[in-house]
Amino acid sequence: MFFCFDIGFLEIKWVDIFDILLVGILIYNFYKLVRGTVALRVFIGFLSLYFLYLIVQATEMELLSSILGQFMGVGVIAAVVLFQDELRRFLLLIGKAPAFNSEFWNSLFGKDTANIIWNIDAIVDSTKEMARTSTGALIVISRFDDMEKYAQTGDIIDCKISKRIISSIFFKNSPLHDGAAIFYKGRIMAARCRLPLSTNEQIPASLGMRHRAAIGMSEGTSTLILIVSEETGQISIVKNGDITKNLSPQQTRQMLNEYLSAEEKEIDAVPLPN
Ligand SMILES: Nc1ncnc2c1ncn2[C@@H]1O[C@H](COP(=O)(O)OP(=O)(O)OP(=O)(O)O)[C@@H](O)[C@H]1O
Repeated sequence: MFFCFDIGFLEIKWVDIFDILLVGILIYNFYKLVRGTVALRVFIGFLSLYFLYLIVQATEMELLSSILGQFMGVGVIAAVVLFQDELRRFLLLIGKAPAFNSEFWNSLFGKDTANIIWNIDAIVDSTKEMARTSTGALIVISRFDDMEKYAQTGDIIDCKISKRIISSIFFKNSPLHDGAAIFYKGRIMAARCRLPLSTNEQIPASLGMRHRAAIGMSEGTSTLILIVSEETGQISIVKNGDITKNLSPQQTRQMLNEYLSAEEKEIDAVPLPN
């Protein structure tokens, strides 16, 4: 029933095509995580050995097959130990997909989202001002991820997003300026929050703790993190572990617009009081 076509002696079924496609996606995503790291060489080594094992088995070379078979037996445990960081990031990547998130389904069906207004103007204007004055800032913007756990590490605020409040939070002498502010459901949820630091060894040494915390947060969640560097006044945005540096206010606005839904963009187009 599931028969598709055959190439010579090979019968290809639909399920085989699907199988190959899924394995391809898995290998590609894992490759993306380990690319540029030492783990990539280990990964290629593992793959080569596995393909050799398959060839040896198919050609019925008994001795080599049993030696490689022993290695493959412990290979899975060895891989878990060797790739523990990468596997953790890979599982987080799967787990943070919007499809597994109730907030995503709520927004898809319009539940609880009718009153959500993202004041993008205020975010962009205050970011521009903080960049001009080299005021350090770290803002987590979450559409789908529940932020309760992170908000609890700081001080709960729960107020409308406004330029004045953002500037007050990150003002150098403010008791709230340290750590990250969390924006959730169109509101400022908390400030002075502690974010998880990334363990990625590829992060350049020139990026300090603020940037490392932003990257760490984006690895475990589907949030967008906005950074203003105290040292250089540069604006950066971090998403899915990738950092885009040296953004202009226009580019910042565009990336915020892309992240927030079309539906919310329309709402944002209505002028809002700061
Ligand atoms: N785990 C964390 N969670 C949230 N904020 C953090 C965390 N670690 C550091 N920070 C923030 O980063 C600030 C220190 O930034 P640091 O100078 O080390 O980083 P940086 O990436 O070089 O940034 P900048 O370019 O602004 O100097 C701290 O004062 C604190 O506000």
